[in-house]
Amino acid sequence: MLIIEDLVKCYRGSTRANDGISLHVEAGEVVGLLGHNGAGKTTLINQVAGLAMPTSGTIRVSGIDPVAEPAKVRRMVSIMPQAHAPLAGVTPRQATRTLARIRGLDKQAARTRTDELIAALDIEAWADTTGEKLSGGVRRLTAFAMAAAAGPGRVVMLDEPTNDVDPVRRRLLWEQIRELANRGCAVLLVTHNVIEAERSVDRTVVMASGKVVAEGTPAQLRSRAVGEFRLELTAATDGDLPKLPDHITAAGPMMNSTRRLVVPLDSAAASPALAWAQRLRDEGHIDEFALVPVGLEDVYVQLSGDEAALEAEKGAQGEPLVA
Ligand SMILES: Nc1ncnc2c1ncn2[C@@H]1O[C@H](COP(=O)(O)OP(=O)(O)OP(=O)(O)O)[C@@H](O)[C@H]1O
Repeated sequence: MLIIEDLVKCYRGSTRANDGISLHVEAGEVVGLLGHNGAGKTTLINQVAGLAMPTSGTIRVSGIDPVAEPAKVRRMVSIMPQAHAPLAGVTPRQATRTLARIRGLDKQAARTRTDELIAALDIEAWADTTGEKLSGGVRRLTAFAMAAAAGPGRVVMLDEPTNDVDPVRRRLLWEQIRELANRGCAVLLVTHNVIEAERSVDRTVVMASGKVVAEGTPAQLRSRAVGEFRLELTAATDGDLPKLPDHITAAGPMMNSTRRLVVPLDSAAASPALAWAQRLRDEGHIDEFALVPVGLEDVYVQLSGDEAALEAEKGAQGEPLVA
């Protein structure tokens, strides 16, 4: 439903915000777009929505080119922007119904879909309160309802939808994101919440410095992690960070700060590492520890390390500025 090929976006006087991106999102699929600040995620979705002009490459929304036919594509695409929706003087119910009507639902269908979303997101208590009196989280949920208020079979792009939202409503929001896919939409969502994304997306695309550096299901990406477990230690407030003893071998590079040590481990090393950490805690050398299976977040951090290397390489080579 959404096909992007070799997309490049160069802002005037800036580096390449998108540098040869290719990706696709099918109807019924939720794809999570992960990446550090400035990786180029918002730039990508703005081009799909026809809000920014690609420098080169192609975008097709159900076969339609947003550059050649921006008005047509805008009718097929919903976007929940990163910035708060302007809701001054407008209530969540009014804003959601209006968007549903603009996107072609008749009066009754718009009313029904709006009520359905307001109930599903548990924001009925504020449904008739004007925007300036709403909390950040309710405004964010309203922006989601506005993006979701349409018929089936659309491309829906959500830029950091769960920001500001409390943990209980975040779950409701993820359920509704999944529901959009069940209704035949292709959902592309930008998030920094890797742990939530791991549970909720079908596929993940990791961006760094304007490029796609990894893509796959959460399970496929997890399989790229170094080690099978991660041991995390927090040194006692007045103590030094302990050194890994010789009989425990780290599966890859360790990360340490003044008080925190993170060690990737293969399964054979997990049990001795656990015994060591328990002893350190019993003797008061550390405040706490955790031994956890590796997840998407570990892979993401690992890829971010690669990103730093990429940046350093770019700096050394002198990235050309393209207007
Ligand atoms: N309108 C603009 N003019 C010039 N440069 C821009 C513009 N918008 C974004 N950029 C630059 O393009 C790069 C990518 O920005 P973008 O907002 O797409 O990143 P992002 O991955 O969405 O970041 P974040 O996670 O912080 O929202 C950054 O270096 C940013 O400074």
